Amino acid sequence: MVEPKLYKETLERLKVLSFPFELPLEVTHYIGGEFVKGENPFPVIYPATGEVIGSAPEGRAKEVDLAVEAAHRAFQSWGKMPPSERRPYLRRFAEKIREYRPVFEVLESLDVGRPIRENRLGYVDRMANNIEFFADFAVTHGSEAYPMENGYVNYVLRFPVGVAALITPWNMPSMLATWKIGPTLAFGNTAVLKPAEFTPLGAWLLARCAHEAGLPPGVFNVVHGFGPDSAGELLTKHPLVRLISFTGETTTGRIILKNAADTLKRTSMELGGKAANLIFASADLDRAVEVTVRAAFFNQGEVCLAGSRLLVERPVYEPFVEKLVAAARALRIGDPLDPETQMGALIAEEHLEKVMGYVEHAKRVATVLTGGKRPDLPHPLDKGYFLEPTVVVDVAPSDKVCQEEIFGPMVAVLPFDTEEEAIALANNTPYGLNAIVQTRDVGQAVRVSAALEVGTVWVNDWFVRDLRVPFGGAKQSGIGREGGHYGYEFYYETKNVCIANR
Ligand SMILES: NC(=O)c1ccc[n+]([C@@H]2O[C@H](COP(=O)([O-])OP(=O)(O)OC[C@H]3O[C@@H](n4cnc5c(N)ncnc54)[C@H](O)[C@@H]3O)[C@@H](O)[C@H]2O)c1
Ligand SMILES: O=C/C=C/C=C(\O)C(=O)O
Repeated sequence: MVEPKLYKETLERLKVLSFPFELPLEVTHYIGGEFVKGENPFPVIYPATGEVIGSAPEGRAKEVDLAVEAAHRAFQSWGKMPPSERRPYLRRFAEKIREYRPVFEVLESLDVGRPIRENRLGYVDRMANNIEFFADFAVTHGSEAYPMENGYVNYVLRFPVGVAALITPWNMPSMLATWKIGPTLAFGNTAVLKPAEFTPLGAWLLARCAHEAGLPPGVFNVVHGFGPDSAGELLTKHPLVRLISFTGETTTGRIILKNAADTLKRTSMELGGKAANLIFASADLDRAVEVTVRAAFFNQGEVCLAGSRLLVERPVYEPFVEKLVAAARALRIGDPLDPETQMGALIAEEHLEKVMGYVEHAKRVATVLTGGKRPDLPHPLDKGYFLEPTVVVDVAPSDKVCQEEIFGPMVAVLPFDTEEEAIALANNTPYGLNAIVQTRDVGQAVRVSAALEVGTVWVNDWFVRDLRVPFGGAKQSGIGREGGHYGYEFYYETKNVCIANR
């Protein structure tokens, strides 16, 4: 058992913040408007110390059935409300999220091991916006009409689909949950959220927010648990679940698609990534390093959009690598709840081991310029799942370090000589979620962006989000796009009405 000093301090901090739950943290399901204690508890572990800080119940068939049935009942009225009647509920939901901002900031760090500093960089606002934006969008946006030359008129109607299963990963749990909750509820569907087993705390507080906002019982439900043979899989097979919005690993996406086939559910798949970050010689080098460090090490590199393959034009390769290594070494790694900390712990011991496997491999086949080991931190952080920011060079583009999603603070740097070579290297993975292009040559930015096989390109920045734009992945990074009206095809059923003029 580790010394529970940090845990105690955290609990004290939560008390100061009027944490709305009984301590210790006994997470509950939220089903049909009630907090349900549940059964089969599993531990909630704080990644920065390895401490067990609470428990969450594993939902199985009973809880999944209850939640889906509650959502199905609620859909009968929620789905028929005009968007303007749903909007005030959702606005209150968003307001509650803002009201609990300091608690979310702490819970996200406890769940993920991410520095609280990152939770304060617009994270909670993004959570609230994810709901508010779609609540407004559903009210303010109309649909299309297609008048025919013979005088007939077609017009398009949209209506909700039914019960949605929202299955989310652990890396940005509350932001990604709300990214699904917003359009699901605003467009008239009802939801059962199954958060990742590593991160039940944020979802628990989201349920509290929905409850205090007065959402009708059953409109939003949370069932905790695991994936295979557990709440996740049961949801994907449940006949009353009509749509599945999934964010997670590509391999899990494939399984979910298979499991959803028998009941012919519609699915939205936001999957893994292996983003290239192309640094051209014309880039502002200091800014390029700043963007690169963020894209590589934000959230410990546990971001689907992480710029994990750095492609650097040969004339600036050496100065860029030198600056990058210095910047990586300067990152403050440690206690996620210390506002000065810039890098926290990885999510779990088994994930740290997986990332260390790539490090060990890189030590054999390439050169590890910095990082590649666990930092020396004082007790109880010495029991946490930390890894120093790691930069690898002299590695083949076909190597698994350059091909597979590592999902940790580890990047590979490759030189290139021509724009064509850079594009070919960037497109040379099975993934296609996003890319970064750093250049001051506008024509180059336009050419290269057009040639990249990805869903999003950021030019001279990273992870800047506008909720109106399409978001999703090409190739093995996903199926479909969400955001603004791009989510219509998934979250709405569509009907054409064709009217004769006689
Ligand atoms: N494209 C995006 O927008 C995006 C965003 C964030 C994360 N991700 C990806 O998520 C992954 C990391 O998250 P993770 O490790 O939690 O992913 P994961 O696929 O292991 O798990 C995601 C969720 O799916 C559930 N699950 C697992 N097996 C299931 C099954 N058979 N049936 C139903 N549910 C199942 C898990 O319990 C969890 O809630 C990375 O690959 C990352 O790139 C993608
Ligand atoms: O780790 C992945 C982050 C995904 C981000 C979004 O889904 C988003 O910004 O909408």
